[in-house]
Amino acid sequence: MYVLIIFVFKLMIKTSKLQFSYSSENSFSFPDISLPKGEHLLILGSSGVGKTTLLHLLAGLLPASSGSITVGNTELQNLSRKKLDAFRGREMGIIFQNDYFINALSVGENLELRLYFPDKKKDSARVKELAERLGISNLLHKKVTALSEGQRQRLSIALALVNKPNIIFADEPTASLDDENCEKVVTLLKEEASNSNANLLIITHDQRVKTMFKNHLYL
Ligand SMILES: Nc1ncnc2c1ncn2[C@@H]1O[C@H](COP(=O)(O)OP(=O)(O)OP(=O)(O)O)[C@@H](O)[C@H]1O
Repeated sequence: MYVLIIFVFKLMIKTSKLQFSYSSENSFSFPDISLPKGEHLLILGSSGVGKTTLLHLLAGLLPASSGSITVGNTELQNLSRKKLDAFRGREMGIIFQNDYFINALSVGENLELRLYFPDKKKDSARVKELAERLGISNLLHKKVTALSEGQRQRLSIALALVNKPNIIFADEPTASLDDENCEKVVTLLKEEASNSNANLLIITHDQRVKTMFKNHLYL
C-alpha cells in the first residue's frame, strides 16, 4: 500500500503585477509577493520608493490601479467597500506611522473599544497582558493626549495586536523607540505573530530591526 503525502504550503498573501498611481507622474509597479501562512517579511527601500503605499494596498486601504492581491482565499479587489472594511477588521492589525486615537478616552478604554469591534469581545485580561508586555500597564488610566511619542507608538502596537489578527502590518514600528523598547517591541511582534501563526509584514529603515528577520523585500 502506498501512502501519498502531499505537503501544501498555504499561501496567505499573494500579489500579482501590482500597480498604483497617485498621478501620472507618480506611479508604482511592485514586485510580486508570495508569503506562506505564518511567515514574516521585512519591506525595505529608500524614502519615497512606495513602501507605505504597498502596505496600504495590501491592507485594502488603497485600491490597486491594476494587478491582484489575494489574502487566503479572498481576492481583495472582488470585495465591496463594506466587506473589505469588515475583512480588514477581522483579519488584519495595522500599526500606522501616525495612529489616531480617541482623545476623549483613556489608554485602556481605547484598547477595550478596539477589542469590542468588530466582534463585540470583552477581554480585560488580554488588554492587561498586552499592556504589561509593552510596558504601558501603568498608563491604562491616562488620557492618550498625555502620552509621549514612544508611549503613543507602543499604544498603536497594542491596538493592532489586541484582536489577535491573522496578518500584522507595521509601518516603522520602532522609529520612536530606544534600544531597549525597540528589541522588546520586535520580540513581542514576532511572538504575537508566532502564537497565532499570523503573517508579520514590517516596513523599516531601522538598522536594529534588519538583523532580526531573514525575509527581506527591497523596493
Ligand atoms: N496621498 C498621496 N498623494 C500623492 N502622492 C503621495 C501620497 N502619498 C504618498 N505620495 C507620494 O508617493 C511616493 C511614495 O510614498 P510612500 O509614503 O509610499 O513612500 P515610502 O517609501 O513609504 O517613504 P518613507 O520611507 O519616506 O516613509 C512619495 O513620493 C510620496 O510623496
